[in-house]
Amino acid sequence: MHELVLATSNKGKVAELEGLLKPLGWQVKPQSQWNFAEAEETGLTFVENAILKARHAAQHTGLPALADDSGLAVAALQGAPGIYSARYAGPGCTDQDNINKLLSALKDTPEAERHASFHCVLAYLRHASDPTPIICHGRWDGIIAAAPRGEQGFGYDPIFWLPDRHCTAAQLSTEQKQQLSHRGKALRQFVAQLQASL
Ligand SMILES: O=c1nc[nH]c2c1ncn2[C@H]1C[C@H](O)[C@@H](COP(=O)(O)OP(=O)(O)OP(=O)(O)O)O1
Ligand SMILES: [Mg+2]
Repeated sequence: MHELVLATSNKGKVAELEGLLKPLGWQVKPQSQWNFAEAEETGLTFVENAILKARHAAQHTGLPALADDSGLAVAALQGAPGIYSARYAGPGCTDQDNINKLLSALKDTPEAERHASFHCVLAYLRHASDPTPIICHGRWDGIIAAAPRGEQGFGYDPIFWLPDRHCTAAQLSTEQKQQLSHRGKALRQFVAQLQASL
């Protein structure tokens, strides 16, 4: 059976990552079970930050580690907030603060120019000095809504409008989001690659 640490402090991510990995019989442990400080996200790409977070957790736990660095790229803002999505509204900000800041940045942007994409990069290190990590990238396209809708999910989900579903990501069930999302796509690639490498 695989044992791994989920190198994230985000409860929404933990729920989504566990939802796919636990049914495979894998023993997944959130890093909150240990008492170490979060990794500093000093990279300039999702890939770099995902590796930094996974390496940090592998160092502190001695276990294989899976990290997720993710965010929202808004075309009208030249890809912002991107890797800065979690800290968009400043240090210690909430999801609601980030949503408010993004909606005000786009207040004069018409619907036709509100395209955005979620990105999720997963990095898996078998140990802290693993020279060949597994890296997977999933993408999900949508539109930034004019106002929040829905209660499910986390982060920017209430303003991520899915034109072909006529709802936001926060109005999807957990299973529907897993099927469509950047994280679901990256996770399915990861499971396939890890199983192929065993
Ligand atoms: O499915 C998603 N639905 C809505 N929002 C999302 C999603 N996926 C990422 N996001 C947003 C949340 C956060 O603003 C940023 C991730 O930032 P990111 O640094 O990777 O995660 P984090 O700081 O929350 O936890 P941690 O670094 O411990 O994994 O993108
Ligand atoms: Mg973070």
